[in-house]
Amino acid sequence: MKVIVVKNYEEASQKACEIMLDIVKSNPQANLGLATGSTPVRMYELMREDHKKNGTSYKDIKTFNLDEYFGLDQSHPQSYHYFMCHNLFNELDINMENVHVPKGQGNIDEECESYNKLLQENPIDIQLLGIGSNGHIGFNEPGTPFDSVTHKVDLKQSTIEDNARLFFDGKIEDVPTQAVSMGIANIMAAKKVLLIACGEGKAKAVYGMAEAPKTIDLPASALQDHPDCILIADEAAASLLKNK
Ligand SMILES: N[C@@H]1[C@@H](O)[C@H](O)[C@@H](COP(=O)(O)O)O[C@@H]1O
Repeated sequence: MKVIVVKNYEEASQKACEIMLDIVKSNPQANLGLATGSTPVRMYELMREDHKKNGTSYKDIKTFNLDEYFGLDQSHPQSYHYFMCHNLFNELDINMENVHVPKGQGNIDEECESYNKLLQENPIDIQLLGIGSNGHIGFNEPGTPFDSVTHKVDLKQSTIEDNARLFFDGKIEDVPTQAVSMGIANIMAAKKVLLIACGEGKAKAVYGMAEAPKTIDLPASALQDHPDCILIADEAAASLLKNK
């Protein structure tokens, strides 16, 4: 795992944006694995600014999101589909037919199966990740087997609380208790993985991911076995690391 420690959120977002743009420019037909949460918001803004200023094109890019809340329609303002349109897609020249976010409604078993098939047919060139304070990636909570593929998830109370604080206007009762998520094996299959972690709330998870023994109790530690994984952490998130 390559660890890049930067000063703050802004620097982390700029570095991550650089890496994403390198992929998009070197392969205009790249498959991007994308993430939600508060962490990538500034990086997405920088990608939108670059598109506007420099015309970097996404017309042949395909995107595959990690996860979606179960029970929210795509048009719900807290759905991850809505988040992606609002934070990125609406201002790019991307073809919306090339945009894939798992569906959180309908027959979930069928949806999981077809999403796995889609991922098999479209190998991901770079998978962007944030990290939960409990070490989750996507919505793969502690205890998720490393060989898991797209599946339905029961969210941990701590994840519901984290997401209520940042989204859903603080209303914990509005946060869905289940989600659909790519599995850890799907994430590990990406050619390159880029994880951004910022803030002291992530320091324990970052230490567990990068330096503690690998365990399913800290899902991101699976990435220790990935051949091309980059961790960008700000000083606060990297504060417990021994090897910086
Ligand atoms: N499913 C998402 C994850 O993909 C994200 O990485 C995590 C951290 O979110 P944040 O970046 O807001 O700390 O939150 C959610 O649980």
